[in-house]
Amino acid sequence: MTAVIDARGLRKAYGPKTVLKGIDLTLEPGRIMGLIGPNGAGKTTLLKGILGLARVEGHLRVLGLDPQRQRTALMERVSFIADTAILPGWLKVSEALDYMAGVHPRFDRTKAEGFLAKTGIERRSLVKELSKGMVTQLHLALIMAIDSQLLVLDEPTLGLDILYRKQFYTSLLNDYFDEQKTILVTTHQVEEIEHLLTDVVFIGDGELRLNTSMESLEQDFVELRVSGDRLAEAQALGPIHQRSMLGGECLIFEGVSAERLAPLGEVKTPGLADLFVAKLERAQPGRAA
Ligand SMILES: Nc1ncnc2c1ncn2[C@@H]1O[C@H](COP(=O)(O)OP(=O)(O)OP(=O)(O)O)[C@@H](O)[C@H]1O
Repeated sequence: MTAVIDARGLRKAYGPKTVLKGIDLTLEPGRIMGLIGPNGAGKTTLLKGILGLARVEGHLRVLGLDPQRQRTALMERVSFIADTAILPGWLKVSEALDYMAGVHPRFDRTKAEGFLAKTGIERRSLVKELSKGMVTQLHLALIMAIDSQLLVLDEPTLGLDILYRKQFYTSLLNDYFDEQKTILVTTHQVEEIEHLLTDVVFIGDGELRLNTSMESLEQDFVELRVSGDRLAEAQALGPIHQRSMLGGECLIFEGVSAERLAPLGEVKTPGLADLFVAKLERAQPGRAA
């Protein structure tokens, strides 16, 4: 099976500054990958490379195509929402639907109408009469109604209220996603997407710090809540991160089994936000995150 994204040794420099430092990434069909990193880590640059919007060095194939040389063919099979959604202010919502139906062979107008029905957006409104969040909602409705093999979302819910953010991700999973589709999403609201991801990648300073499936993550990482009397014993097993919490310490381990840790306290799989801090900060025992 051809990988949707096959990237090896991707590099990108802006002048003297290297912002992608040799990225290896494979994304198989039917997966939902979260790309998570701090500000300026290189997420958007990587997505731009994948979409053929920025020239990157290294081996890169997306749906078997070279994004720079075969961009037109690629764009027929990929949809994309940037973190800065732009729609012209003079356009009516109904005209935006007409336009998409006219230009995009894979656009399903009924589906888009269905997404819009869940918002307060009226067909006769002009884009300039919509709030910022409503413009994003419109943009998402238009893009989610395209039957693409790869959907790339860069901070898709920026500026949206919490109710709609939840609704958007539910809709993405229930009304959009199926095994023929693949999604690559970046966001800083890690907690909002972790339940829908099949794969997760952490990027920091242009390098991948974690690249794993959610199943492997559950095997490889364990969070232990431990009280003071067992702390030294737990620390001896080499946690990658430690933070204080009410009534004890919270330690994250990599490559130490839950069975081995369970006698020392309460064990569970760490949440992505805590794991992110653990992998991107240097382990500093005793310091609260
Ligand atoms: N056109 C450009 N010219 C010069 N430097 C750039 C350009 N675009 C991005 N950079 C630099 O590349 C680095 C990575 O930026 P990028 O936008 O990929 O980060 P990001 O992970 O998407 O960040 P954020 O979460 O803040 O959106 C940053 O240091 C940024 O200043």
